[in-house]
Amino acid sequence: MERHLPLCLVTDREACKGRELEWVVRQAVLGGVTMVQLREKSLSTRKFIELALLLKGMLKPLNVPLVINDRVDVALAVDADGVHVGQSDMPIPLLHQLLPKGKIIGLSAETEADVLEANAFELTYLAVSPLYATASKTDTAPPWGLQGLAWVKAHSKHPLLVIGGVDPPTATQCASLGASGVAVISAICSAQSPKEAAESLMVALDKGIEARKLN
Ligand SMILES: Cc1ncc(COP(=O)(O)OP(=O)(O)O)c(N)n1
Ligand SMILES: Cc1ncsc1CCOP(=O)(O)O
Ligand SMILES: [Mg+2]
Repeated sequence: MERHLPLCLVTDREACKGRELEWVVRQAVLGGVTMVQLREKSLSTRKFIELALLLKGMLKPLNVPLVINDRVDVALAVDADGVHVGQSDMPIPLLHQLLPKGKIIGLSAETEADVLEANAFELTYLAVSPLYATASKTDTAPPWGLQGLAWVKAHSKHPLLVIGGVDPPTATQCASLGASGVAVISAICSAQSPKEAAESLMVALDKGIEARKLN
């Protein structure tokens, strides 16, 4: 279950500060990103598919899985490695019907009820969303905070991926509370060096894992 964690880059072309998304993704992977989620909210279906194929062509040889946000049809069209859905997207039981076996399935949990309901599903990971309020996505539920994350850890059977305002110190705290990994937009897409930013996040996660072992 943990094979595609712990550091997920969620793409956002606007956050890339004028640099090509393809360059940012490549740098991030060189820095240690272990999974990429293509998140596009305004591209046409055709352009979305073209971009997904471009990223797949880059990521496949590097053994880094590509997950598509929201769009099961796009994921199927490009034979992506999986899909991430939220509480208003395709229901998980339908996703299982539509996707071939073995694909990554990620689900966002925004409330305690979402977390408990998700225990009935087979998921690759449950996203704790958002940990903190973030300018990268403003239509979120109230943030979980670290106490909320601890609650989710105690009540969920799934590996947890934490998203929303995550930077290296926060990544350490998340890992030390038992999260399996973190997902970020701005900490990598908007960094001067996406490669160094990814490296710092990986070091921070390792620190958190060590801290957890000592507890
Ligand atoms: C890893 C990860 N976690 C949470 C989300 C948010 O998903 P969702 O609630 O469906 O919101 P949108 O991203 O679709 O706006 C995510 N994409 N990735
Ligand atoms: C897609 C998404 N889902 C919940 S918060 C978020 C945005 C995370 O962006 P950042 O890492 O810049 O806070
Ligand atoms: Mg969604």
